[in-house]
Amino acid sequence: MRHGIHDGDEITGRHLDWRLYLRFLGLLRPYRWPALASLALLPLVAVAKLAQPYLLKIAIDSHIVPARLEGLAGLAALFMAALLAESLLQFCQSYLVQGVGQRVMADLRRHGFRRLLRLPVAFFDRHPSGRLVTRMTSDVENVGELFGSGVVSALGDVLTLVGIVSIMLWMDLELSLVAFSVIPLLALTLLLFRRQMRGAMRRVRSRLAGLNAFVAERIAGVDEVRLFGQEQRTLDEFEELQQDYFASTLRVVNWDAILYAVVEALGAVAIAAILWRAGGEVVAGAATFGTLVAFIEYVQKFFAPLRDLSAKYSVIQSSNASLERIFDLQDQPLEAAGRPPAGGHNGVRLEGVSFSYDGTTPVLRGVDLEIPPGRTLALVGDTGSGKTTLARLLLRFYPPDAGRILLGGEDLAELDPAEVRRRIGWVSQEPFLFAGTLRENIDPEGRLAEPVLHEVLENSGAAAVVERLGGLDARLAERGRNLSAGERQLLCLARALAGEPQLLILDEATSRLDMVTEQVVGRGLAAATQGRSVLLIAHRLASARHASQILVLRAGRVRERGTHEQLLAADGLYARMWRLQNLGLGNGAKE
Ligand SMILES: Nc1ncnc2c1ncn2[C@@H]1O[C@H](COP(=O)(O)OP(=O)(O)OP(=O)(O)O)[C@@H](O)[C@H]1O
Repeated sequence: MRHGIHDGDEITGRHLDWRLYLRFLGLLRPYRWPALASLALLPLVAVAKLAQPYLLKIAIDSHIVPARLEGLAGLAALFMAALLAESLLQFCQSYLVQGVGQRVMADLRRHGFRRLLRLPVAFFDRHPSGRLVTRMTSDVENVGELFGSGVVSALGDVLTLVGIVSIMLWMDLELSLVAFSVIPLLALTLLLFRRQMRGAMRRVRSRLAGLNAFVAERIAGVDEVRLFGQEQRTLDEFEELQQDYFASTLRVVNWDAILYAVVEALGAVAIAAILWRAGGEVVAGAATFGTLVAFIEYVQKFFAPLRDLSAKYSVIQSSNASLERIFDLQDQPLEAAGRPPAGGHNGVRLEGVSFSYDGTTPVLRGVDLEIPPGRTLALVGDTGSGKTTLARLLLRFYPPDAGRILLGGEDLAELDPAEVRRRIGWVSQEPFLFAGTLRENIDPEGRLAEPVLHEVLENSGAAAVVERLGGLDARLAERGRNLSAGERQLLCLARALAGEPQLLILDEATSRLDMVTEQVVGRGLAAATQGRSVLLIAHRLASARHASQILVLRAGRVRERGTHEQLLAADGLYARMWRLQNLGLGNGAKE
């Protein structure tokens, strides 16, 4: 079995945890009336079903055997009425129960998705998206089935079984004991089956989630898959996961088939025992012919729900695993809330901020910085030195382990994260756009008037892209795939400016643009960022040189700070980086 993102979602709860089902009952509360009505119909269905063999017995014993035909037509009509009533009641019962099941599913999806959107970003570092999609889709479906085809119909089956046993005992005690002599064997089979199914259903759920996670990841990176013969390796890995899933499903199917066959065989043994015993009694006059026929009917009706119970048991088992997963999602702590910011705008400050993703490896160490309104702070440093992490902390995606971040003079930790993000514009290293129109992407809340929107497009240099695509109502493909990386970057820049942020974070925001476009954007940005704090993360030092202050980060620590000129004069890390970058350009390091 592979490890990594495709594994590790096995939830090791108890087998059939009743607390889960009690919690599940809570989900039914809004639909208690149709749910109760469907339950109330169960005994009626059972009565209609169980009346039929008894009517048969009366017809045989009171009319057919003594050759008394009057009243037989009435009995036949009664038999038909019982049959029709069974079908009709069954229909109403299924209709109600499936309706409730579907509504519970819709609720679970709605709550699950709402929850997902409010979980801390760190949660998504640990949970691959494919697995989460499985929780939102097939796990939810399983739980919906739990009510629809699981618990309620299992209750109906139990009711039918109790009814059959009672009628048979009442009709003929001795014959009943003969028929039920197979019950110990049956109990043993069910016990064995239950044990084998333990874990098997859970494995199926987990393997499916792993498979989905793998497929989702490889589809997202399909271009990379095609490189260097990755297709074959991907197919091999897929095959391995698929085999695992296939094997675990097959095990469930096998045990289901075995149980079905054993229950059928035991049913046949019970009927044979009745024929042998009751046949003798009928000949000796101790039992009637009608009793024999009714018994055979009842025994058949007894074993059919038992067989079905096995299928329902699988549904219940499977939903147990799904319930664990869904409730696990619902129990995840939400992102810490906070109060709305007071609205002051005196820039951003970091005081002694340290952070680590895993609690052991420090990524930022005691970072202090300040970006007053109207100023640009450029953050430069090696790959992996913690620049993007610092931006993520500012966006309140993660809380710092030590130190404080102040936005407009207020501690970020105390502020409402949604409000904080509304005040920050962010253009990430990997520009991401949603499928939909350009307008929906740039101004999702539809707040901006058309002239303002056009000014934003001009300032961000995205106006030409929008025009070329056919205006703001042009549609983008998933993730904006129908655009170049630079075009995506320009649109993300426009989106960030459209939010009229206090703080603008540009993480390599112009790295994918050609020189001319970068210059146009630079001029536009200079106008658009007036009065705002700007954090500019840059690898190309040329784009950082005009910043009010430049910070050089190395291994999470601020190693140098100052203006371009000051840092060059200090002849330290920055000056070395500057010389290296300019060497290739041939314009010397003397600037
Ligand atoms: N979600 C994450 N979980 C765990 N570690 C992470 C995560 N994101 C980044 N890191 C680690 O944190 C360190 C800093 O990453 P960060 O993205 O902040 O670097 P960076 O300075 O922005 O690099 P680059 O110049 O390549 O963009 C890296 O060592 C990286 O491996």
